[in-house]
Amino acid sequence: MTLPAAKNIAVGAQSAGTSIGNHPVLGPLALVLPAGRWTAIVGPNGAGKSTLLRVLAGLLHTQGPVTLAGWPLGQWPARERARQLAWLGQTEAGAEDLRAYDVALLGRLPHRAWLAPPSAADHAATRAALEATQVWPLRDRRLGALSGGERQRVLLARLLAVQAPIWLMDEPLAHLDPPHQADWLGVVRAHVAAGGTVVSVLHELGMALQADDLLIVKDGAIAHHGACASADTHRALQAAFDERVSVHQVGDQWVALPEATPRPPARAR
Ligand SMILES: Nc1ncnc2c1ncn2[C@@H]1O[C@H](COP(=O)(O)OP(=O)(O)OP(=O)(O)O)[C@@H](O)[C@H]1O
Repeated sequence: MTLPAAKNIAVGAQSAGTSIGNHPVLGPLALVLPAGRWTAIVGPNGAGKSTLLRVLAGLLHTQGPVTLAGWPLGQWPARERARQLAWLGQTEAGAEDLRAYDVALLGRLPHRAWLAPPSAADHAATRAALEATQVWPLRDRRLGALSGGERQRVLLARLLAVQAPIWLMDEPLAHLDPPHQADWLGVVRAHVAAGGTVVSVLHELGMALQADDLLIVKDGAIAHHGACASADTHRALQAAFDERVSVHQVGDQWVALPEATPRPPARAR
């Protein structure tokens, strides 16, 4: 069964709060993230960004409904939900002994019949994903024997191999050097241009400002949700970091620079 997707909504959450154990981490939420756009989640350390992403992925219980394409997550058959939503976590362990190829092939599980061997389509998608992240030559190496950046690109390949319309990624640029960051940007832009949705937690503010929208999280709450090009968003970003960053235009892009000392709040433009 495939649920008909709501055209404009990728994921959403309506929640009274989210706790980890007895520790309240997120306050009330009323969030809808549009389909066909790239939303970057940013904010200070410990603000609740990863927690929010885990809530949206259905990996963490929250006090209220979480939706995927307009439907409550629980109404999605598990396999179909796994085909819709691909996940890249922050620190994933447990597959150290697997070959890079087999790690990427895990992305095909939602497409495979129970106990069935991978099909030619599964192998083709896995190869394409490993090539897209330039780790095809490393396919026979164990994940645990790869460098941080190589490992991250194998995990990214696993996400690509799912061929899901919605990607949720927590710090996908961790360990990536600038050329590989630029490659990631290209992959994300191509996905969104093809109608896909990307939601990524990013610490690299310059990269985050290249997204369509910025979701700013501070102290367990959404401080701002707006277009990356908007002056309101830039002011909210500076405020979220206590004026310790400043946003500047360079050509047709926005960049955020760290400030050695706090700046006075920017005047309304
Ligand atoms: N397993 C846990 N048990 C208790 N508290 C937790 C747990 N995981 C996270 N927290 C707390 O929840 C809060 C939000 O954590 P989260 O990882 O969502 O923040 P973040 O914005 O992603 O941070 P960072 O930028 O440092 O990665 C933090 O105060 C953190 O200490």
